[in-house]
Amino acid sequence: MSPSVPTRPAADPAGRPAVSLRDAKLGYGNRLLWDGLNLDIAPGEFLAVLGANGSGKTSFLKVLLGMAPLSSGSLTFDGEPARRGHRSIGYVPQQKHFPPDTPLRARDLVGLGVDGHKWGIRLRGRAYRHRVDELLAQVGATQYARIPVGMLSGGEQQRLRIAQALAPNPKVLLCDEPLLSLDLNHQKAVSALVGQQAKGNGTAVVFVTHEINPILEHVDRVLYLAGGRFTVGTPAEVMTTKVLSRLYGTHVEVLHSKGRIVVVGMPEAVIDGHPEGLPDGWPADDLAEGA
Ligand SMILES: Nc1ncnc2c1ncn2[C@@H]1O[C@H](COP(=O)(O)OP(=O)(O)OP(=O)(O)O)[C@@H](O)[C@H]1O
Repeated sequence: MSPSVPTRPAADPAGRPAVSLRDAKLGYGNRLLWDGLNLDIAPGEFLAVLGANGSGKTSFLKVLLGMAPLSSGSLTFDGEPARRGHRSIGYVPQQKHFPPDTPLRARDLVGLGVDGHKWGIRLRGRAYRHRVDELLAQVGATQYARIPVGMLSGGEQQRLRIAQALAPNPKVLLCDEPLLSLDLNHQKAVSALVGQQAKGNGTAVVFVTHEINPILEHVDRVLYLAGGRFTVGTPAEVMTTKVLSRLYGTHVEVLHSKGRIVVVGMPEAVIDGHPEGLPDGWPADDLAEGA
């Protein structure tokens, strides 16, 4: 629950963690995002990563993806040192639209998750087609399976990315705000699907989100980032006025109403995220002034 106390997995405490961070620190220049993070994520555990804009949620995923090195400390997957391009890691990136002329149909995109790691000519038999159909059905995309992806709405494209990430049945699934641009029904469906992937298939899920409510029933633990600090625990432990006020260093109110959680009164300095001053190496003058 605090930076100095090692946190333990909520599920399968006897087994080897899917992801393990030890004394991990991440900072950019004079900007500290987190330090002293000891975190084991168990197979089948669903971890939500919450925090204001700029608190370091995406950076946390980038570290897990091997795209950003830790400033110090260590990271292992299934006991092995982290490396980029791990096939056992699935990733749903923050949403970007496909260009309208992208030469892929919806089912081709999902199919890349099934056999995209293979080189050369692919022999796509019945098993391949069956798996693609199954994934399309799971995210409610069967109806638009043959439409080019660039002609689909943001939410429709997002559902395909989720199907693609689930295709190899990853040991670890990293999701960067996957519910953005989904309507309420699809938020629920996709959350349930990811929850089922965790509980049914033993996938460790790391789910970055601004909004805990759509996933609340599936979440085992929360990693809450704020102003260079963090706290970890179950939603009931973390999402309280006392804990978040201590984390933010000022009074914030956590309201619970009809099964929903609302955090009110986060300080602007944390929402904005940036400390006074420029990062190392940047000139103090406005670059545009001399132009
Ligand atoms: N490569 C980098 N070099 C320097 N600073 C960076 C780099 N990447 C991220 N940052 C800084 O780290 C902070 C955290 O960024 P990050 O994208 O992780 O935040 P976030 O919590 O995901 O925010 P949001 O909710 O807005 O998506 C940002 O303020 C950003 O300026």
